[in-house]
Amino acid sequence: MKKKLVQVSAAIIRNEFGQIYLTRRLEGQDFAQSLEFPGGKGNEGETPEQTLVRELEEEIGIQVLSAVVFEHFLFEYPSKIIQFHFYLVEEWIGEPFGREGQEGIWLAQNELDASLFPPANARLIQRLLAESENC
Ligand SMILES: Nc1nc2c([nH]c(=O)n2[C@H]2C[C@H](O)[C@@H](COP(=O)(O)OP(=O)(O)OP(=O)(O)O)O2)c(=O)[nH]1
Ligand SMILES: [Mg+2]
Repeated sequence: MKKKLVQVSAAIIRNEFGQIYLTRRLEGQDFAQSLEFPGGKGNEGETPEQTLVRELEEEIGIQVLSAVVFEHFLFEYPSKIIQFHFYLVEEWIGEPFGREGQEGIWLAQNELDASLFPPANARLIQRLLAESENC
């Protein structure tokens, strides 16, 4: 059977101290307990950027003021293919918190650890680690 193609937008939310805001996926979700960049699936008719803005409001209660494309890529999971749209968000209104009861943490960019994230994130985290060495 042909795998479903799912659109997902997610954010690298970075503050002035070079820390990134991450959430922990909830029990009952796929990749439960993994860390993730906040975000989620697109709805019919949304652009990836509209999805990002909606998901960040729903999941962590912030209003995005600017989002810059960081990377788009496809990743194949056993049951689906995800088209990821990752954005760098450095301007927003509000203090992020897990609105759906999920844990939220600020982590220094150079302390990211790919083993704590779903497999799709590995290359992206490598890039963030490499770029943190230049800071
Ligand atoms: N948000 C997010 N999802 C990720 C990351 N890495 C990764 O493999 N994923 C996967 C997990 C899910 O299969 C999919 C994202 O869907 P989601 O569960 O966040 O979707 P959603 O917020 O719309 O939630 P739901 O309504 O389906 O419960 O992408 C990541 O860094 N952030
Ligand atoms: Mg989500």
